[in-house]
Amino acid sequence: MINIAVLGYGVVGSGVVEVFYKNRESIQKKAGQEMEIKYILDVRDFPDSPYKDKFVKDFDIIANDESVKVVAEVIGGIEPSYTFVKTCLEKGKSVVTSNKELVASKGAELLAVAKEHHVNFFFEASVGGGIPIIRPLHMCLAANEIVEIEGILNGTTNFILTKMIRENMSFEAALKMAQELGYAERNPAADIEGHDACRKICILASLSFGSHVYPQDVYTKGITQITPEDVAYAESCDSVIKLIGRAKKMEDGRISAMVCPMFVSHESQLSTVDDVFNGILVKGDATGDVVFYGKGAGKLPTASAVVGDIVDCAKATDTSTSLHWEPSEGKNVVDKSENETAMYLRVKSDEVKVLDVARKLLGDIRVLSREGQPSDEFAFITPIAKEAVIDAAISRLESMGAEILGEVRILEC
Ligand SMILES: NC(=O)C1=CN([C@@H]2O[C@H](COP(=O)(O)OP(=O)(O)OC[C@H]3O[C@@H](n4cnc5c(N)ncnc54)[C@H](OP(=O)(O)O)[C@@H]3O)[C@@H](O)[C@H]2O)C=CC1
Ligand SMILES: N[C@@H](CC=O)C(=O)O
Repeated sequence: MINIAVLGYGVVGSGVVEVFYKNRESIQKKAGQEMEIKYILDVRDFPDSPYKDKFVKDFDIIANDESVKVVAEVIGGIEPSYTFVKTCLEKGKSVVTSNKELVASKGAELLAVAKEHHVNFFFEASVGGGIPIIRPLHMCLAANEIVEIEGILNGTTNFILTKMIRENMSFEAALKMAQELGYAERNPAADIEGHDACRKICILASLSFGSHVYPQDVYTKGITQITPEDVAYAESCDSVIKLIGRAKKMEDGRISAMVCPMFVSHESQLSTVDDVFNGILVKGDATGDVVFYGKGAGKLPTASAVVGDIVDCAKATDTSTSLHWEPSEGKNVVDKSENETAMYLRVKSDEVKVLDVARKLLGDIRVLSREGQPSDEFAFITPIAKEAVIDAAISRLESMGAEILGEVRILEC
């Protein structure tokens, strides 16, 4: 018999308990043994819950109960989650988590603690909600060198962009809906400013390239500055705007990583990933492109990934050797200025010559137009150039009185 404890009874935690009891029989068969949720830890009271006898408020009850072999941490944030997770691992309990903030900042350390104590630290739910991506990366694609990963990694922002573009809903109304549906982070700034997607690309990059990539080293921009005008220009060149996380191994071994809104051509599979769905494109040197698609947030999809990890912990006889990356000093990510990209720019200027200046500085720009375009608005896409070169061109345009109204990178297909 495997006893389980669930830390946190919010959106994901309540989903874990619900899925576990709904499908308990088949879950136990897959695990090859009987399983029971012995404790649920939460700061709140749930007097009307059918599981009310399982609730505890004191973490030490769980930590000191040797019969608890697997702990699901679904509280979120760094503390007290980090202390709880580390304590459980040190006490010989496997831990599964959906907490990407924790994995992105402490993953290498917690994987090492798990190894030292012959238990597992699994986090399938930390990227892509219900989409299997962590296990495929380190197991099914183990034969490959991963060359690049790019994807729509945040359900909330993809839901907001879809509602704004398809249904003309306001940003605020779409965000409120995402919160009500349980998609958003406790502080939704983490979603809309891109930090959640950044944590996820850091986890994928760390696992794929073998050394810890820290969120603070990854250039991150959210969707708050995207306007209907930018959307219209994207449509004019057969593209949609999506928040993309991207990581690539450079020839010198360093990692290029960033999170930002991008024009995604209709030719790309990612362009059709809408609503709360996530899509993750992995380029392996043997497989070529592999795309993972599914619901990236929400109670039951996320719970599915957490419970899948619990089953794997129950079956494991020792620490997984393939789920691993090394600690790093954070010098493994190239500076944003070194990245190469094509860029859409929307510029306000009284002088048509801004286009000539842009051409002179950047080369063959592609001029865009939209319905209702004011005479003092210019939009164009630059050729691929180093970010440093594009930044210098922007400064030059600003120095001649132009105002940059929009700036969105182009995802190469
Ligand atoms: N929601 C989603 O779709 C997804 C979420 N995740 C991640 O899963 C984690 C949980 O998310 P979610 O379920 O949405 O968050 P919630 O805020 O809904 O749930 C967290 C729960 O933990 C409780 N809690 C807070 N502090 C403590 C504590 N010290 N001890 C015990 N319980 C505590 C909270 O109580 P109270 O509310 O009173 O503070 C709440 O009930 C986060 O890391 C999130 O990023 C990952 C994938 C998808
Ligand atoms: N807030 C996150 C939840 C899942 O990770 C998202 O919207 O993707």
